[in-house]
Amino acid sequence: MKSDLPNLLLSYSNSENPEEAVRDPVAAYRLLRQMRKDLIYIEKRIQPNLTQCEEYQNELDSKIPQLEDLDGAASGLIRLQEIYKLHPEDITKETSLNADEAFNVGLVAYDEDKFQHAFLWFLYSLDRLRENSTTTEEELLRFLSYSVYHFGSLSVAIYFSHQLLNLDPSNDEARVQLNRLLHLQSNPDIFPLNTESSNYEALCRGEVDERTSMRQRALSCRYSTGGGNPRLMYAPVKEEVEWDEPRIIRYHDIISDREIEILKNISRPKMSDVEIGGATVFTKVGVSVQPKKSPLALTCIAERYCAFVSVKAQYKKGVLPNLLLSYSDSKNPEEAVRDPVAAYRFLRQMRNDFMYIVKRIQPNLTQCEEYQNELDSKIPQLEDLDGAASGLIKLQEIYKLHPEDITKETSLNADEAFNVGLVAYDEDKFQHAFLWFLYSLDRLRENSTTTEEELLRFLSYSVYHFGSLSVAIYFSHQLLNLDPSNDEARVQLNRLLHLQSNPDIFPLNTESSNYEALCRGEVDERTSKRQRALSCRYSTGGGNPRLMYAPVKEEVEWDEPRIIRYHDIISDREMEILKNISRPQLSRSEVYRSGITKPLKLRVSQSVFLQNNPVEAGVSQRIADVTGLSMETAESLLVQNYGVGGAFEQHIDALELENDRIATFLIYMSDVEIGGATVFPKVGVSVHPKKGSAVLWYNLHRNGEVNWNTEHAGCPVFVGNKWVASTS
Ligand SMILES: O=C(O)CCC(=O)C(=O)O
Ligand SMILES: [Fe+2]
Repeated sequence: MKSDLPNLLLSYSNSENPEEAVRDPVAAYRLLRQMRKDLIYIEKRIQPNLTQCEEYQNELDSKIPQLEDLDGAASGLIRLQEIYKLHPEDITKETSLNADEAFNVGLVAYDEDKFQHAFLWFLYSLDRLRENSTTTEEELLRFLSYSVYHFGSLSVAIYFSHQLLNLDPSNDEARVQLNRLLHLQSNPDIFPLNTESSNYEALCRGEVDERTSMRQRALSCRYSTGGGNPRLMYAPVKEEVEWDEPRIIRYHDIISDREIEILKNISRPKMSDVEIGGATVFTKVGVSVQPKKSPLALTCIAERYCAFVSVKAQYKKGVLPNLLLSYSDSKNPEEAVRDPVAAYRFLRQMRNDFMYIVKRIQPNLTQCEEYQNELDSKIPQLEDLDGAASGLIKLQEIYKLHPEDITKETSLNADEAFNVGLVAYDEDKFQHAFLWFLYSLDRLRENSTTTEEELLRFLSYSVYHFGSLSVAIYFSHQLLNLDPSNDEARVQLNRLLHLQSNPDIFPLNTESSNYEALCRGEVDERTSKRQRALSCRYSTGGGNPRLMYAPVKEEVEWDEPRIIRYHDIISDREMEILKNISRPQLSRSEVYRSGITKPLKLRVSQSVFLQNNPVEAGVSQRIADVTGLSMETAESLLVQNYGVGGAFEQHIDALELENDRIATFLIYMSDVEIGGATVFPKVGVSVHPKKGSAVLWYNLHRNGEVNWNTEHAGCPVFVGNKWVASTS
């Protein structure tokens, strides 16, 4: 993520639920802002020549969230603050804003004559002013002075005017303003302060409620059968009188959770109503009924914002379907691509969206060429897509999964499945290819680009390759039935029929390595008998003073080679810091092979060597204390991240060089939902990641020879994300 288009990609996610993505109002605002910035960025980059690209630019323009949308979101924020009496600090608890964002919110409040709120946002912005802020201290001081003047605090306005003049004594406008304020001060003019708030707002805050205990007592609560309605006789409804005049009755549990979900799902695409704060308010009598479910369901934060949501709903149906919908405020790209199918779809979608934009705004290749090249370099490449498909297939092989199993969380459509099949076919994985083609056939729809002919052809080819001639013939027949004029199909069918009369047996590759079986959890030599001999104890590292008062829990995972697990060796905080430091520096991991290191297919992960970092130093010290090994010859800490499908195939850590890696200390910095075990195929042991724990083994025998039994592998991550830190 070092490119200069960092946020566009990061802010993408596969969230299908727009409500989730804009759950909190600050996040919604940020999201809009970010979206606008990103789209404008793209537009600027690819549209050099206005005359050439004008019509395309107009088209894109119509899709970029307008400034009004942004201001609408800001306005929604301010409205929430008013109603719920929130300071900027309160409302930004979940998502904080930077100085520029806060300044903009302040300006919107200022424009709406909400000077107290404007003032608070300007202050908030001032606190967050940084080197790289576009907002200047001068601007802020000026607006602070103006806004506080408007709500009548002259002395504070004078204070900020003074500050502004101190900052820039040559600022004539500031001088004039200061003199005006000083003049006003000597002629006391009282500005009314608008502190009253409506009954409606107070009710929303829950400040007033006329239901005194006395009156409440008169109200009743009972089980009702709807006056003997047979459908309610066996399931009476709990009925509560919330108010007597007008009569407001609350029915409890009137609708099941399942029904609620269904209704929401049906309604979501058609929603137009605004819901603020989620409370239904009866202003006249002074009663507020708080909904029992999600008292603060901030579905829409402003009418403008709601308008935007409905615009998004239109996009869903229309021209730019997924680009906007797939945006979300997810800060954690790992979360977004948790499951392998989602990861694949995500990449595919991203590519499609980009391609769409590129096609639409780049009419004249000669004019826009260089810009197009620039954009091209940012679009996920076909190789990336195929890589993701290849990862899917690898997972299927190792975990023995059918397409149906692997698409339980996220299903693929016919075209997507066909592409995965083609990748499998290219890799000579014909059984998997066959299964994907079948899956695709099942999902063929009117609007699929993949055709039934193509699928039948590939079904026949792939099944032929793994030796099932009769099935290949069956599909060839089908193809010919569909299109009797297809000569290629006729030739193929004849070839197959000929082969059938000369039985040729094709070997079926069904064997899998011990490594794969271990990853699946099929074998583990740790029988209960052998396990009993293994031990668990608290260790002080042989009397190390640093461990005397905080001994380490040590568990022997295997005896020969000795594999020891240490529990709670690193704190959550330390792990977070290590991950955060590493994240921006990660790059594709490499493998050492005869003198050089290079990226190889056998190791699919990202990593970085951390050095000269206080957390890393502390962790290294702890490793030394626990193992009793000197860290002087050790390598710096290698932080490694495996995404879905990421793995490290069998290898030994020893390099067979001088000063070889005596031991490996492997710290697990995450739990992995499914997959991701460290397995030792020679001895049949698998060790599961447990966040905060570490394992230690010796790569060398005492005599310095390599212990080949320490050969090990990191199994592919199936669901989740795996972080480890290791040192050898
Ligand atoms: O990730 C794992 O489980 C194993 C890592 C490993 O073998 C290594 O980094 O050398
Ligand atoms: Fe290793």
